[in-house]
Amino acid sequence: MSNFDKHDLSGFVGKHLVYTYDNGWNYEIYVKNEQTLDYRIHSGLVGNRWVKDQQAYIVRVGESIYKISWTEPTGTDVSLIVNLGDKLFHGTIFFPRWVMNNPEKTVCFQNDHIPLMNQYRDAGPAYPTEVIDEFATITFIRDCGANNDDVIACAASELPDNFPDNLR
Ligand SMILES: C=Cc1ccc(O)c(OC)c1
Repeated sequence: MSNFDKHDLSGFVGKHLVYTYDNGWNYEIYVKNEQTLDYRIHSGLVGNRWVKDQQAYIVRVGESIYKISWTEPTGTDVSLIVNLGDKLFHGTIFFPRWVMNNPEKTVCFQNDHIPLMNQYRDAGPAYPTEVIDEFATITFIRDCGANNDDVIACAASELPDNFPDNLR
């Protein structure tokens, strides 16, 4: 059927990417291992939010095309297509209504506030969900190896001076 091994994620694990959605939102992701990602949000509805060790389903759907899907403690659902060969990216985000109403509640280092995020999720309102369906352009990509905790280690507002200005 296909000419690649769909179980081989070695061309994806360790990748660190910065990308900008067509709506202007700037995001950064690190594929930590075959089921884990770290990310930080530079700008957009929830700019300065950052997350480590989010568990996700990561699959290979083409020679250099990967799909990442997960559900967050906030109840936000995300599914991303990362097409490394064409430097093309597409994200679908399903925001619960309470996040659209009060996005600032989610702007934090989420790992320090998991029970609170679950409380917000359970309080809702969840519906109607807001679907954000956007292409993005990958502006930076490098390899950092697996399980590197130094890649995403602070909020976008606290980046070190040596972080490239064009990626902020
Ligand atoms: C809601 C989280 C979220 C949404 C879109 C993204 O591209 C993302 O990448 C790490 C995370």
